[in-house]
Amino acid sequence: MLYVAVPFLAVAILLSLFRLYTTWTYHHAMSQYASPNGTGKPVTPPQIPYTLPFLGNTLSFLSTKPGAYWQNLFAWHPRSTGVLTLLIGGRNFHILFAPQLVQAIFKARKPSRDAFDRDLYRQMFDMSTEQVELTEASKHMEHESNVAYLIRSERVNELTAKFTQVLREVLDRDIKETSGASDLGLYVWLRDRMFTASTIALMGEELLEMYPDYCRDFYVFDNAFLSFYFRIPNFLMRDAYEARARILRKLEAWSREMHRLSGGKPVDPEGPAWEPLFGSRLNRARHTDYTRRKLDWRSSACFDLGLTFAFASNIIPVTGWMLMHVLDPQGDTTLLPRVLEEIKASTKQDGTLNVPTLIAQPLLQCIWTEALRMYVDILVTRNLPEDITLPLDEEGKRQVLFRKGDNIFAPSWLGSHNPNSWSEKAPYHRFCPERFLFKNPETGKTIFSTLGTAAKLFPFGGGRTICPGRVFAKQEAIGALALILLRFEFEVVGYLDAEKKPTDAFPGFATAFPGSGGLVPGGDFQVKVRRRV
Ligand code: HEM
Repeated sequence: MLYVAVPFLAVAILLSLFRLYTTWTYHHAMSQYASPNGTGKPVTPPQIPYTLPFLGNTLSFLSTKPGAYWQNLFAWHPRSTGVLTLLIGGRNFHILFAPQLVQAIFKARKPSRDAFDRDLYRQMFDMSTEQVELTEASKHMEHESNVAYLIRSERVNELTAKFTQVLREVLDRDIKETSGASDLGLYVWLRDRMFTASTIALMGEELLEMYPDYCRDFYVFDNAFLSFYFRIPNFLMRDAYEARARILRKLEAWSREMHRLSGGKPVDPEGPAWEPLFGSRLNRARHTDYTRRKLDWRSSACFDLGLTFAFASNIIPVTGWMLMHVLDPQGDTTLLPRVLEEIKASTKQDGTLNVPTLIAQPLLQCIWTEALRMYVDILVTRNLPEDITLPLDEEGKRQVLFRKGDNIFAPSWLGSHNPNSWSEKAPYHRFCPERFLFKNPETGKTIFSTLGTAAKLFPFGGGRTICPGRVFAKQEAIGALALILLRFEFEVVGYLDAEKKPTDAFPGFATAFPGSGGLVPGGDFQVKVRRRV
């Protein structure tokens, strides 16, 4: 009996000693923060204690309840440190949350996302080392295409015009079968239609003809996106591995066929704004570059999946939340009429939307921004090519030193859900559709403003690699909301839980690892739909 117990006892004692050691180093690091003005020397971030070597804080960090890890951590660790370190998957990650630090890391020129991107190519897309190296050597081409075809305002407007045209057609096509339906799940209905319209606008109309189940497979992959990053093995998420394999196979077949039909290379991106085979200028530029970058068919498919991820993963859930809050029967019932008023004021005589007017409407902008605040959970990732010292407070009295090779995460959640950062009138855990609305004292007009929120509201990251799709994202989300509300009247029958069973509670979040991006609703609205007259 004793022989059996001894090894267990030895392991338990070793682990307890290890825990004592990491706890001691934590308190030692915390002593640097005791003096209000600092010691004059740069501080090191406190490493959160852990028991298991290598695994460190991994298991608790990978909680699938959004925000739960941070809530538990800050129940005992003071937020005032502004920075801390976690051991995740055998690597140390410094977590930045002091506003000064977050702003400083965005401004710093040298830190980059390259190391994270490398992991992304290897783990999430399973690309070969040779292809990853080719990708990295030619990354500037991607940046140039983004600048030319995603960031310039006339190009964004073209993309939005195509997206809204296709969405209008999609909605008009199924208006007959949707009208009168009383058992529609609002979010899933919206998701499938937005996916179709954005895939056609960005990637042409042949893809969904060749691969009608792309939406379904994509969301299985999307759901497990970070599990690939954290190397969760195949046997624990077979569906996601199978969906990824299927997506890459089908995208490869589609790409080969589009090249064949286009006579070997895509129509010049400087040509028409859109054409049926490859779609947008952006996609044609990307496909032209895949050849110049010597990427093979499979890697091209990985990049097409990456583009789908960019245009479908975050915006669609955020638009879903916007729509649910606007229609919420237990929310502010004046919201829908006020939203409709702004949409009607942005509609041209021929019934189409005046997008620049629409996206400048204060309440609509506010609802979009509040949905980003409440429902986007991203980890801005940076790796350090050299030692760097950054300020922890406004006066720079206290500084923090990071070492070459260190990994940094700036979680958007910690700013957007910080109980101390948002007013008592509009607490952080409530969706407040007027959070960013103010009265202009001179004109008396209501204006939308996010002034002063830069370091606590950064759903699109920041600095050199800030999301190049952010303007399109805003136009796409607000445009979709407007088109849907102009065409349909919804009567909310009730809320549904994750199992699609009726419930009294407004939908919460679906399970997701920290940093999963746009959080998907863990339930839905059951609605009756009628054509708006
Ligand atoms: C709600 C919608 C969206 C959110 C929350 C979002 C968020 C982000 C974030 C956090 C990053 C990394 C930023 C950083 O490292 O500082 C990023 C990068 C990127 N996003 Fe978005 N994004 C959205 C929509 C889009 C759309 C619609 C597109 C394009 C159609 C897009 C294209 C990209 C690209 C290409 C990058 C990589 C940029 C680079 O490597 O330099 N995103 N996005």
